[in-house]
Amino acid sequence: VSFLLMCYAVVAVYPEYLANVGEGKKLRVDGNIVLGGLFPIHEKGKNGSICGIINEDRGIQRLEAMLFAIDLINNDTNLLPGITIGAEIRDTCSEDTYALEQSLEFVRASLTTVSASTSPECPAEYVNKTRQPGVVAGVIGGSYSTVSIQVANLLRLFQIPQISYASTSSELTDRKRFEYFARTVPPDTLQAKAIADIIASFGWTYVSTIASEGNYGESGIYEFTKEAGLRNICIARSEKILRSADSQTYDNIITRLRRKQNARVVVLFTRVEDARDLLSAAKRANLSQNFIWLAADGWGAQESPVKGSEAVAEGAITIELQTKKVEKFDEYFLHLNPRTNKRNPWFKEYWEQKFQCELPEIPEEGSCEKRSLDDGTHLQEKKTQFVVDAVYALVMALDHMHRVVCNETSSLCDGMIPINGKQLFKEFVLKVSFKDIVDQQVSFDENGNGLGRYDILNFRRDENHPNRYQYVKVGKWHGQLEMDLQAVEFHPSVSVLSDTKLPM
Ligand SMILES: N[C@@]1(C(=O)O)CC2(CC2)[C@H]2[C@H](C(=O)O)[C@H]21
Repeated sequence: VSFLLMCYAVVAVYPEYLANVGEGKKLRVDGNIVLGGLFPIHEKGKNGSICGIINEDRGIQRLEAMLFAIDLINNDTNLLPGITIGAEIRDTCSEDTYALEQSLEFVRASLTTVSASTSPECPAEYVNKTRQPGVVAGVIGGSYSTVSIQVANLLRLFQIPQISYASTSSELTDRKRFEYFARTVPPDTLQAKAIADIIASFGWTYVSTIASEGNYGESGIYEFTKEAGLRNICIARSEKILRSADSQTYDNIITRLRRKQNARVVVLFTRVEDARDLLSAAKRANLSQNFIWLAADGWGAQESPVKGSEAVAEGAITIELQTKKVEKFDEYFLHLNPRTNKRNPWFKEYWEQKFQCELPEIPEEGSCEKRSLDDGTHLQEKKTQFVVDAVYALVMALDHMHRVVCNETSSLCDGMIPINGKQLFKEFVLKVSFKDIVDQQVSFDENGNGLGRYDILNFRRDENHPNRYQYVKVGKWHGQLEMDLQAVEFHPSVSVLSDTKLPM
């Protein structure tokens, strides 16, 4: 029924609806095979607007990582020789509903337009399963699990493979619901185990939890709560931050957490915006004793959640998916500038926001143009490797399919025009196995999940620059926890002596 309702909604309103959907900018690089890309170029909007400020790291860096990977592939004569890879990249604005609208553009060519007067049933021919020219071969993205879930529901109707580089919700492991979805990152069932193991290793038995509303936050805390029960860790208070939260919401959460005096540890499975606003509320509360924040990758190793709230974030333990820095990407990215990087339609806005300056419409040697990304402040976004891996995984699958279906011809043969998405995903994508650009193993388990490796980070003062803070790696989790408990530095207000436990 839900399929028919959705189908009717698409068919009944489709011609008019799509007349203006996809009005947002898009990045288009032509090629014989085009890959779709979805990135949170902007944060969620506020005060009624859909899109907010530019997402400098998880948006722009990741988009450029996809373009960087495609450049490398198009210069690699061993991958799809004679065939160029193109891209159509769209902004999700960190919002699932907007992302779904944008993703309709990836399948527009496959939707036959019929008048709305036809019967409300939705015969198969409205959703043309055979791939039409102009339809993307697959989609790289999204970041947020809520986005990936919505988009996966659409793409499966057209048998279009999707590979996410950041969506970790355990919900996406469900093969029946997400049969064309894979990810180069592990599911949060493993991240929840890692967090529970950290708590147990300190002997903590009484903690509170906070989830952002949505699949990532709620599934993450659900998985953690199960793991906590197995380790006799009790949940003192469990909070959920609704999408409609305002500053009073966060203040109220801090107030309720403080009532649980003995639950000083707070586990977060939150969006980065919620982590940021929660820390701001903790700062407003002017707490005499800090909480010990224990945050999943939504906070991770990012600067944005802690900026301006470093003192209340000090001592936090955060989880990031284990990656290696892609040195070649930094060489590419740090040379980008608005004069030459014309293929990225959001780059001017990014540049102006990052450097707080204005680029003139007519290029001139002004101060704004003279700025450089290579100014010593650049930190590579932590999931850059996973973006590059996702692009390579899809292209390696296409290359293998081409060798099998087209018998090594140096162009696309009829057997791949159009590309059979079901065959591509089930016979090739799920079977890729290769060493990536930083010599790490890339493969998918039977549920389309990436390998589960995590870094454990501690947010603390920089011992060489007391007024600065930094994330320091204090451990890792790869099936089991490896961490030096003594290496963790908590906030000065947290009196944890080596042989005692926090009051539970
Ligand atoms: N792992 C995430 C998810 O949604 O699945 C958690 C997050 C919401 C904060 C986003 C992170 C990211 O973009 O690196 C994803």
